[in-house]
Amino acid sequence: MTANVLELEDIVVTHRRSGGPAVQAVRGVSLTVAPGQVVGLVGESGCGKSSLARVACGIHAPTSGAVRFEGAPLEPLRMRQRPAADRKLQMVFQNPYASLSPRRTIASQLLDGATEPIPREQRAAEVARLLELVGLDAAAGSRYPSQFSGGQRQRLAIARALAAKPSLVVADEPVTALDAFSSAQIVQLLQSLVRELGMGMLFISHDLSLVRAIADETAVMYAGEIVERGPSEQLWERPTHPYTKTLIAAIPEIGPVKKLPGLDEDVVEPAAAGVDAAATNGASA
Ligand SMILES: Nc1ncnc2c1ncn2[C@@H]1O[C@H](COP(=O)(O)OP(=O)(O)OP(=O)(O)O)[C@@H](O)[C@H]1O
Repeated sequence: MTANVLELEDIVVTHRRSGGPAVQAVRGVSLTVAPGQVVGLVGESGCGKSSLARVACGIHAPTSGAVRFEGAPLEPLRMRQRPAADRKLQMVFQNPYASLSPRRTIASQLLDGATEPIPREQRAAEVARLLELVGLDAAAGSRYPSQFSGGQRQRLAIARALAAKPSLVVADEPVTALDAFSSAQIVQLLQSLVRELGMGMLFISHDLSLVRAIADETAVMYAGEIVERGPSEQLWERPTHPYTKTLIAAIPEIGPVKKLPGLDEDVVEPAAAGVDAAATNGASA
């Protein structure tokens, strides 16, 4: 029995386009996620993150290499066809609509992913429990996905994933479609769920500052390879690979949060080299 909930060993993914050249999107990546651990995978668009995520979730088979979930080989199968044990691996995507049917109420679809049958008389309580876990009111159960904001829909998609009582969540750009405030809330929510429920998480994003905020360990991907991996703070403070240094240097500097006189809300002070401070303060007053 392994201590890791996910093990990716020497994964290669080659996409073959008909008529075009083959693209090697992932070139020999090895990665592990332990229970209760958030591993962040960061890299720019096109570096192979989603190709790796699809393999890690068992949506696609790798061209070569091994994927083990809870110590056993993960067979690439559609979620519905998977044995209950493999449904403990859940995914959260950029577009929450992908996992929510627009034609069904939230209550009628939230339990679709449950790995054990839930008696009819317990279903309402289970729906309420899941909604509460993601910070939504039980009344949300009678509404349809279109009646929620983007951030709330992502909460619902997370609640739906939690119905399976997952031991691993693969979150592929889960906040990319959201505004900065909703993104921060969802990241906080995912972090607290990991702590509370003890599941592992592979958190994939092009945004290193987001990954730093949530991940215990960060892996940096460049051109299909992991070029650096380590505890997030250490990687942030003392990056060793030139590409990691470039990623960090590209992040706009944000100054300390301070209170403006006469305003109740915290205001983030733009760094001297960044945004025009006068314009920003004027806009918030
Ligand atoms: N189905 C496919 N067929 C052919 N090439 C593909 C396919 N999917 C991805 N690719 C190519 O593989 C490379 C990696 O793509 P991938 O989507 O994995 O990267 P990414 O880091 O997730 O980028 P993004 O954040 O933009 O989605 C790219 O060159 C892409 O064009």
